[in-house]
Amino acid sequence: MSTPRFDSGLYGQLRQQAGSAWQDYVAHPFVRQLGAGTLPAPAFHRYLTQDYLFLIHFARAWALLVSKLQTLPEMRTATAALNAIVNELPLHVGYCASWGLSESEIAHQPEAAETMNYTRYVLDIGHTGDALELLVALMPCVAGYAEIGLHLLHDAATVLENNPYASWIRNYGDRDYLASVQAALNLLETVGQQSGAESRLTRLSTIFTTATRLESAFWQMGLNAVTAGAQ
Ligand SMILES: Cc1ncc(CN)c(N)n1
Repeated sequence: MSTPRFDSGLYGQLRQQAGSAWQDYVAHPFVRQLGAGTLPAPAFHRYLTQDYLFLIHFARAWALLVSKLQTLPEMRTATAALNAIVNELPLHVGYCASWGLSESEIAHQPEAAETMNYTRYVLDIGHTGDALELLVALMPCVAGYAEIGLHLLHDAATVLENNPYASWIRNYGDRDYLASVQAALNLLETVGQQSGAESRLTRLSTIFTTATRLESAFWQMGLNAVTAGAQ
């Protein structure tokens, strides 16, 4: 499988229009410290436990998208993306088990404002908008992590040996994950053409950039746990 292209088509346009918000997300200090293996453990802990809750809401959002699509091939692709989200969860459960946290404990933790803000924003777009708007709101999550995973895997500054976050990095640069991202990018092109994306770029760009900013806030939530713990 070839590596997904992040700079072409409708996705490439939205990514470019996100401007500095995109770089703030994919090159966030949390990401750089993760790659170097220097991220403080409480930051990763906070991020990963909240991400478990995040993924459950995002699986719901993909399910909502399935209900809005027109054709069986499109529904199959969105169902595969939903499954890819659910298949991320064992990574989280495995890390949490190594910290002595059970799945039930992470499932019942209070939800952070950053988790609520992001997931409910996307679900709200899904309930008020059409399939294209919802898919655009979902794309920074899906494709952004592939871009981050690939970058970390090939960046000279990344340390994989003895890096406690190596399995996280490998997970998002993995072939299966990248194949599901390519399928989601193709779905965006198809739905975009069907739904007149070119004449709706201003609104679509606002949605994409808002979701991108909410991604950055999610990383920042992890880093904030370190300063909160130090007080
Ligand atoms: C916050 C967030 N964004 C994206 C992903 C990758 N699906 C994730 N696990 N968490």
